[in-house]
Amino acid sequence: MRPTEQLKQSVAGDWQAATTHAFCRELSDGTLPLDKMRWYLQQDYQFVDGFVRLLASAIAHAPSLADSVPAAQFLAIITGPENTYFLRSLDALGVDPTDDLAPVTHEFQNLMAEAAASGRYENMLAVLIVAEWIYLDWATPVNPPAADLPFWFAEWITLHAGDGFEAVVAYLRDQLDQVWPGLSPEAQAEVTRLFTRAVALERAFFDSAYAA
Ligand SMILES: Cc1ncc(CN)c(N)n1
Repeated sequence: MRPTEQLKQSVAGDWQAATTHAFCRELSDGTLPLDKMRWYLQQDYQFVDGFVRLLASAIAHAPSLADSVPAAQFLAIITGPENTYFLRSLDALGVDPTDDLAPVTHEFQNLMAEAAASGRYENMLAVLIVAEWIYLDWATPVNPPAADLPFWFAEWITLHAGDGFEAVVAYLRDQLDQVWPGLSPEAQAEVTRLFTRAVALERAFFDSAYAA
């Protein structure tokens, strides 16, 4: 079995809870209360700050230019269309930008910073894979979104589903699957710890948004 599949199966409970979360279900059917979406966007835009730094670190640590190109192209999507999505959604929903981090956002920022500061490519990949694969898993069954969904719901789905995004997740998984056999047992344990923690935080992030 692929190492990344094994990692996913080792956290099946949290994975299932995150990808079938009421937050995601209500977002896709258009019934999610807007205050929950406002909380989510406000906090997630700050998550994206740490995510961009982590992705840039992974680009810097990729073993070759060829290994880095898909990540660099994905970085352009995050800082381009996804950033614009946030700015338009925050504006349309009347959300004030803030520096206030909810506890779960703070914990996620710390995890991403820890993975980046480790200087270890596999640790960076572990957190990046979780962040994108969980979103691919929840968004794919609800893509394409209903035609009458407001853009702040519909585009959050289309940004995380479809051929291009599937290729991003496949690439990230391939990168980790390739380096995994060459890792020491200690390094594999560290990847597993970061992967496990990231999945728990993805679940907690949806829990916090839904509780808002
Ligand atoms: C918390 C979280 N995790 C993942 C993603 C996927 N881009 C996100 N926007 N926010």
